Amino acid sequence: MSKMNVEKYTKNYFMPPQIDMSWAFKEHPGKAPVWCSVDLRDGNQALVIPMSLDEKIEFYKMLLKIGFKEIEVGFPAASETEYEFLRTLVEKDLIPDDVTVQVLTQAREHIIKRTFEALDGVKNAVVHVYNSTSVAQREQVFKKSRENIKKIAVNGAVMLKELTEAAGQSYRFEYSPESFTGTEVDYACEVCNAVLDIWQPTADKKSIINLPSTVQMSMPHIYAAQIAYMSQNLKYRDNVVLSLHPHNDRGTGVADSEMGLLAGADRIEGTLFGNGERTGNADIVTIAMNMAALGIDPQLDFSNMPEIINLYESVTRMHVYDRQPYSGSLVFAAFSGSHQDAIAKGMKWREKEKPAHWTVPYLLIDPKDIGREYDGDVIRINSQSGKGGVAYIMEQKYGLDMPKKMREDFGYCVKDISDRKHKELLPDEIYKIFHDFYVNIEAPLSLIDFKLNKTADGMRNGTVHLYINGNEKRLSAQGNGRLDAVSNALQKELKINYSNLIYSEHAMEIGSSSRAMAYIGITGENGKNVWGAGMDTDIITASVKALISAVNKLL
Ligand SMILES: CC(=O)SCCNC(=O)CCNC(=O)[C@H](O)C(C)(C)COP(=O)(O)OP(=O)(O)OC[C@H]1O[C@@H](n2cnc3c(N)ncnc32)[C@H](O)[C@@H]1OP(=O)(O)O
Ligand SMILES: CC(C)C(=O)C(=O)O
Ligand SMILES: [Mg+2]
Repeated sequence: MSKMNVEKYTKNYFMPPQIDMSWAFKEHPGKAPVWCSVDLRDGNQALVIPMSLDEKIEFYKMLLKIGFKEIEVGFPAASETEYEFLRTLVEKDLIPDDVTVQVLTQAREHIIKRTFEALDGVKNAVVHVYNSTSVAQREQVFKKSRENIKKIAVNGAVMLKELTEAAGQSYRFEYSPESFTGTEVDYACEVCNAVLDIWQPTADKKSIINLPSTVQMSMPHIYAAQIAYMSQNLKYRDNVVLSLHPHNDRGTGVADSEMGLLAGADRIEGTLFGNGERTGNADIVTIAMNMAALGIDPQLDFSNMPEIINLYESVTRMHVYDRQPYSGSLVFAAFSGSHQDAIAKGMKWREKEKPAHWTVPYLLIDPKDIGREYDGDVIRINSQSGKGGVAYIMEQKYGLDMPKKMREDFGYCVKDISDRKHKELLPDEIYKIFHDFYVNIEAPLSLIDFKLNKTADGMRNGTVHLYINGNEKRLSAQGNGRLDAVSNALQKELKINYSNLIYSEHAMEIGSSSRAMAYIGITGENGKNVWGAGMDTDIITASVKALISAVNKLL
C-alpha cells in the first residue's frame, strides 16, 4: 500500500449511454483534420505575462506561415489588448481571404455585445460561445439545474444569431459545452442539440460543436467513446463540424486528439508545443508530425522548427521542453553507443540503398525535414557513447575515415575522457583529442626527412633522417615496399619488434589545402595494439609520419 490518500479520489467522468468502440479498429484518421490554433486565446490566457499587442501580431503571422486557416485570435471582451488586437488585424488588413478568425465569448449579453463590436469589418469569423455544463460547475459555481444551464447555452446561441443578422454578416458559430468531460454525455448532447436547433446549420453554413476535455478525467479511449456517442447522436450531423479541444491534465492531450479523430471528429483545437491552461492544450505540432511520420500530409508546415521555437519562446516566455516530441532539443539525440552505431549504419545503408521511405533505426523521422541538423543534433558524445558514434562524427564532420580497429581504440579513449571530465564532448573537442592522441606524434622520434629508392630487384631502400630523444640520426634498411623499408630501419636501429602492420589512407579537405591522412596500427611484443596517424600534403610523407606516431606510442 502506498501512503497516497487515493481514497480521496474517484472517477468524475461519465460513460456514454451506448458504447461504440468500433473506431478502435482504424489505424489512423487518413487525412488531416481542420486545425484551429488557440494559441492566441487559450495559450495566451495561461501565460504568466500574456502577450503584448506586437507579440500577438508576430505570433499570428507565424501561425499564418505555418498554414493555419482557422485561428482563435482572442477573447475580445477580456481586455483592451485583446480587443485592440482584433481591431488591428482588421484595420491593418492582416486577415487573408482564406483565413477565418475565431473569437471566444461567455454566454453573457454584455460580453457578447463587446465581442461583436470587436468583429466590426471582419469578413470570415467564427463566434465561439461557451458555458460550463459539468456536474461540478452546475452544483458549485452556477448553482443551477440542468434545464437552466441549457437555457444559458440557448440564450447565448440566440444572441449570436441575432447580432450576426443585425450586423448583416454571415459569421459561423461554435458552441462548447465547457467541462464536457465532467458532464453526463447524453445531457451534453441534449444541450448541443438545443443550440443547433437555434442555429439550424446548413451545408453552406455549418456550425461547430466543440467538445473540450477542459480537464482531462479519463483514459483517452473513454474520451473517444464519448466523442463517438456525440458524433452519432448530434442533430444536423452532416452540417456540424465536430471539434475537439483536449487539455493535458493526464498527459494524454495528443492521444485524446488522435483517438477522438478516429471516433468521428473533424477538427482539432490546440496549441504549438501544447502551451495552455495548467498542463496545457493538445500539442498541434506533435499531432501534425505524428501524421507526417505516417506519410499523411498534415497540411501544416513545420519544416523550419528551430525558427518557430525561437519566436514561440521569445513571445510567450515559455521554454520548449528538451524531450517535447519532435521539437525538443534532445529528441533526435543519441548518446548511447548501440543507438549511435545503429543510426550511423542506418544512414550509410540509406545512402547506398536509397530506399523510398525513411527507416533509419531510432529516428522516427529525418531531423532534416524539420530543419534540424545531423551534426550536433543526432549523434552526441558522452561516457555512454561507443566507437560507432565517435567514428560517425569524425567522418561526417572532419572527413576522417579511420580503420575499423582504430575506431574501437579511439572510441574507448574518448569515452574515458568524457567519463573522467563528467561532461559531453563536442565535435571540436573530439577532433582535438584525436589530433593530440594520434596525429604526427613527435617524441621520442621526430622525423626530419626520408629518402626511398627502388633497387634493381624491385625492393626499396629506405633512409630515415630523424631525432631520437633530441639526437640526430640516419637509419637505413631495405624492405619490399616503401613503408616496409622505413619500418625495418626503425625496428633495426631501435631494437624493437612489432607486427601486424595495419595501414590505410585517404585524401581529405581541411580549409583550402588538400591533404592526406594515413593511419597505422602495430602490435608490440607484449601484444599491445597501438595506433598512429600522419597528416601531410604528400601521401607518402603522411604514411611515414603515421608509422613514426605509432612507434612513438609503442615506445
Ligand atoms: C475553459 C476556458 O478556458 S473558458 C475561457 C476562460 N478565459 C477567460 O476567462 C479569460 C477572459 N476572461 C475575462 O477577462 C473575464 O472573465 C471576463 C471579462 C470575460 C468576465 O469578467 P467578470 O464578469 O468580471 O468576471 P467572471 O468571469 O469571474 O464572471 C463570473 C460570472 O460569469 C458567469 N459565467 C462564467 N462563465 C460564463 C459563461 N461561459 N457563460 C455565462 N456566464 C458565465 C459566472 O457564473 C459568474 O456569474 P455571477 O456573476 O452570477 O457569479
Ligand atoms: C472555452 C473552452 C473551449 C475551453 O477552452 C476549454 O473548455 O478548455
Ligand atoms: Mg481550453
